[in-house]
Amino acid sequence: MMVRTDNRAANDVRPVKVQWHYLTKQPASVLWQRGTTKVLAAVTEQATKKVTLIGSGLTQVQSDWLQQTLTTLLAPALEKTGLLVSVTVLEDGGSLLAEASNAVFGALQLLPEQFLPNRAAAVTAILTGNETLVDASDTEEAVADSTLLVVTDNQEQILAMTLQGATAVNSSQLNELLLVASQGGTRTAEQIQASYQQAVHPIIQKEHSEMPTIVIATKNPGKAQEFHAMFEKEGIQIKTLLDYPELPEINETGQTFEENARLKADQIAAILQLPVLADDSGLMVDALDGRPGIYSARFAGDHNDAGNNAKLLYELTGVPAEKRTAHFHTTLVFAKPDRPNDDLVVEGSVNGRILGIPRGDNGFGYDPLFYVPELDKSMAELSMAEKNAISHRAKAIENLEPLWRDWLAK
Ligand SMILES: O=c1[nH]c(=O)c2ncn([C@@H]3O[C@H](COP(=O)(O)OP(=O)(O)OP(=O)(O)O)[C@@H](O)[C@H]3O)c2[nH]1
Ligand SMILES: [Mg+2]
Repeated sequence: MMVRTDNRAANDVRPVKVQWHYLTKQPASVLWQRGTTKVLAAVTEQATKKVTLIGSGLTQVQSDWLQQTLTTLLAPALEKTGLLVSVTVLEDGGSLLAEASNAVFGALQLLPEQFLPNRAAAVTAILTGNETLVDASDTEEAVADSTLLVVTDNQEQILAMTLQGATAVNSSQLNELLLVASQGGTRTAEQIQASYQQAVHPIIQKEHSEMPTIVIATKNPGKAQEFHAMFEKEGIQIKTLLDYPELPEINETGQTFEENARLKADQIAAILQLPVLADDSGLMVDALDGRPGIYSARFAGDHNDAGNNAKLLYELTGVPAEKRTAHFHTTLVFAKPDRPNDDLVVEGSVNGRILGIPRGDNGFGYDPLFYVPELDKSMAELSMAEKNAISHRAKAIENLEPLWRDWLAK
């Protein structure tokens, strides 16, 4: 039995590496790598109702077959619009046509419309001597008697194929090639989906705990605890910046809650390449014309809760109870790395009054001074569950709840 160049079993495919949205200014692009074959594919929609394939790079992809396959596979979608597909071969390490096809399928998956009817994936199987090997490397390809290229879906159904070679193939050899290739194609489709979910839609990725995960761009442990409690009852696990200590500080240079929340969400989403939710919040006191507002965290000193509370009390000296009205505000911004101009923004607020002396030990920030008339308690006298039922953050999450799943799936 022939030893494969990388010691794989005859029916093993090599891992793939996909860099989704590799080009920043193209709507859909991937850098696809399997073995040493590297192909860059970019796809855009065009007005004419056909597929136009532009090949370039070190080795030209023999593109007639691919052109025809794409046109057939995409026929229903092409009723609406055409596609301009550019394929650049950066390095040919074997199975070039299969990998060029995979690069294109990957890029198509990034377009908002569902162009591909099935989860298409391409793979080669070669016949060499009396052996059938899937996903041939260039050295294996060089000794192939026949090469079968198939495009399958994730159900091992064959969507397209082409057979090439100098030697005749009998029907049992062809069956063997088809079987091995269709299994390899399905495996490749799974590899593509795994990479896609991890990189593009990690929120639906199941972690070890089997729970979907959301990253919240906050370093505030008080907020982090509240988000944990509120999302965990929905079966969603929370990570915060406290889980990523290596990330840079994001400067809150915005003039509004929304601007600051966008800064946090967009920048962290771009770095982590994950969907990220950010919270920018603060206390707005009517007698102080809405101050401290966006400066709540740095009213007296940066994140000095005791100092901030002391300054608040000082500034409200002599202001009678009925004029000490205030509200907490939260703006939440949800950002996706692949759609930087499509942030989801929601808000929430809760009304109250600033007390003359602090009450309670729970919560954080200004909670001991924020009196909630309906409950006749300060925020810091509420349990976490009670605060999470009425707070500005809870209201904002309530407003987010009916929107985010559809937005994320877009
Ligand atoms: O008593 C409070 N109960 C709350 O429920 C609450 N929510 C916000 N605040 C205040 O407003 C600042 C936010 O500023 P902020 O949105 O920039 O957050 P932050 O800097 O603390 O963390 P981060 O999320 O930016 O990492 C916080 O520090 C607090 O002073 C609260 N005070
Ligand atoms: Mg902050």
